[in-house]
Amino acid sequence: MADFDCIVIGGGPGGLAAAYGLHERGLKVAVVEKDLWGGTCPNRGCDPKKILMAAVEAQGRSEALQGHGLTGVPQIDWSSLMATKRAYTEKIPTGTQGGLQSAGIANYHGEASFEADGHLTVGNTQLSATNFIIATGQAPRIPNITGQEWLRTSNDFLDLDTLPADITLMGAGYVGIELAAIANAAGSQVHLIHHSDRPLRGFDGELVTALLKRLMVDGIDVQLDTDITAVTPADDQYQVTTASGKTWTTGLVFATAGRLPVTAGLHLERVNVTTTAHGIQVNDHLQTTNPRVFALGDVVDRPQPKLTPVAGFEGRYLTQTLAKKDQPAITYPVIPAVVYGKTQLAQLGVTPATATQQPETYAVSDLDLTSWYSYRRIQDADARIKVVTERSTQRIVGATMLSSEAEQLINYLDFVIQNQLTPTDIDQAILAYPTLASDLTYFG
Ligand SMILES: Cc1cc2nc3c(=O)[nH]c(=O)nc-3n(C[C@H](O)[C@H](O)[C@H](O)COP(=O)(O)OP(=O)(O)OC[C@H]3O[C@@H](n4cnc5c(N)ncnc54)[C@H](O)[C@@H]3O)c2cc1C
Ligand SMILES: NC(=O)c1ccc[n+]([C@@H]2O[C@H](COP(=O)([O-])OP(=O)(O)OC[C@H]3O[C@@H](n4cnc5c(N)ncnc54)[C@H](O)[C@@H]3O)[C@@H](O)[C@H]2O)c1
Repeated sequence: MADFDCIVIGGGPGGLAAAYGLHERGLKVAVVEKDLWGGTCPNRGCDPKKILMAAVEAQGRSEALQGHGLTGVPQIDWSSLMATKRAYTEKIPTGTQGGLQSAGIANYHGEASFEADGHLTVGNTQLSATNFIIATGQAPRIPNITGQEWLRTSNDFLDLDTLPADITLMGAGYVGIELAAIANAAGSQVHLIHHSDRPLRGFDGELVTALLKRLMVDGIDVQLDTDITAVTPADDQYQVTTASGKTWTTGLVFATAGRLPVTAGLHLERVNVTTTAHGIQVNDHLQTTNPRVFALGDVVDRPQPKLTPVAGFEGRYLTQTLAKKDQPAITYPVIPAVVYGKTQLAQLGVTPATATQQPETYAVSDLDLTSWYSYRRIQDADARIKVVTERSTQRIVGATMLSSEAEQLINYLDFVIQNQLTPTDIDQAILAYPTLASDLTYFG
C-alpha cells in the first residue's frame, strides 16, 4: 500500500493549492480526482463563464456608446464563442495532471472513499497517509419538483452546442444571474425565476434591485416570489408550471437554485468525520471531527463565500498548518464578491446594512458615479457605489458597487482596505491618469 504524509481528495483550486504547498515544503503528497483535473473553476465554473462573459461585456460596452460615437451593436455567434471556450477548457485536465506529474506529486484518477481502518480506496488501489485533506467541492442542487429529471445545470449551460431561443433559469443567485446575462446577450429570451422576493441576500438590497431592473431593461423576464412546481416535456421543448398555475413553453430549464457539498461516496462516517447540511464541519484550524482529517474549499460548512480565492487561501493555510505545528487559527482577509455581467455587482468588507446599524462607528456615502469622468467616458448609466468608512480612523472598510467597471474597482479597494490606506497614503503614489485607480482618493 502506497503511504503518504498527506493525501488530498479533490483536484480543484483548493486541493491543488494545498498539494503544491505541502510538496514544496518537502512532504510526500498525493492528489485524488474522480472527474476533471482542475475542478469546477477552470472546467465548468469561473473561467469558462468569464470567456463567454468577454463577448457579453464587449456587447454591453458597445450598447452604451450607441449615439456616442458607435453605431451597430455586435451580435454573439454562439458556436464560435463556445469553440473559443472549449479551446481553453479542453486543455485544462491534461495540463493540470501534467503539472502534478512534472512536479513529482503522486496523482490518482478515481473516486476516493475511506475504509473503516482509516486508509483510502481509489478503484483497486489502497492508499494510506498521516493526514488527509478533503477538498471535494460542491455540485449543482436539483430541486425536488415534478419533472426534476428534465432539469439541466450550469455544467450543461457552459457546454451547449446551440443556445435555445428561449430558456428558463430556476434560481436568481450568482449562477442564475450570470447565465441569464450570457443567454440574454446571445439572443435568447430568458426567464429568470426566483422563489423569494430577495435574490442575492448577501448583497446590498438597493443595488440588487438596481441590478434586477437593468436585467429587465435588457429584456430578461425576471419573476420574483415565483415557485416552479413542474417541468414537463412538450414536443421538443418543455412546459414550465408555477405554483400560481402560470405556464409557459421554453427550450431548456436550468436548475440554478444553489449547490450542495460533495460528500456522498467518501464514507466519512467510517472515519468519524461529521457533516451538516452545509458541508463538512471543521474547527478554526480547518480540522474535522477526526484530528487527522482536514477539509477546505466549497465542501466546508463555514460562513465565508464559496469562491475560488477562498479555497486557495485555505489551501495555503493548511500548507502551513500541516508542515508546522502550533499554527494560529485561520483568519480571513476581506473577501471580494462579484456577480458578473454587462453591469457587475461587487461587494467587499463592511456592508452598508451593517454600517447603518452602527452609526456611531461607521459612515456610509452613497455616490452616483454616472457623472464621474471614468463612467461618463463609457456612458455607464448604472454606476453607483456605497462606501463605508470607519469614523474613528476615516479609513474605508467596505464598499458595494454596481457598474461595468466594478470587477476592477473592487480589487483596488481590496488593496486599500487590506493595507489600511488613507487618501493621504494613496496620494504618495503617482497613478496613471485618467483611470479607475486615479479615482481612489475621491472615495474618502
Ligand atoms: C458556474 C459557476 C461559476 C463560478 N464562478 C466563479 C467566479 O467567477 N469566481 C469565483 O471565485 N468562484 C466562482 N465559482 C465557484 C468556484 O468554482 C468554486 O468556489 C471553486 O471551484 C471551489 O474550489 P474547490 O477546490 O473547493 O472545489 P472544486 O473546484 O469543486 O473541486 C473539487 C474537486 O473534487 C473532486 N471530487 C469530488 N469528490 C471526489 C472524490 N470522492 N474523490 C476524488 N475526487 C473528488 C471533484 O470532481 C472536483 O474536481 C463558480 C462556480 C460555478 C458553478
Ligand atoms: N461570480 C462568482 O464569484 C460566482 C459565480 C457563480 C457561483 N459562485 C459561487 O457558487 C455558489 C453557488 O451559486 P448558486 O447561484 O448556485 O447559488 P446561490 O446560493 O448563490 O443562489 C441560488 C439561489 O436560488 C434560490 N433558490 C433555491 N431554491 C429555489 C427554487 N426552488 N426556485 C427558485 N429559486 C430557488 C436560493 O434562494 C438562492 O438565492 C455561490 O454562492 C458562489 O459562492 C460564484
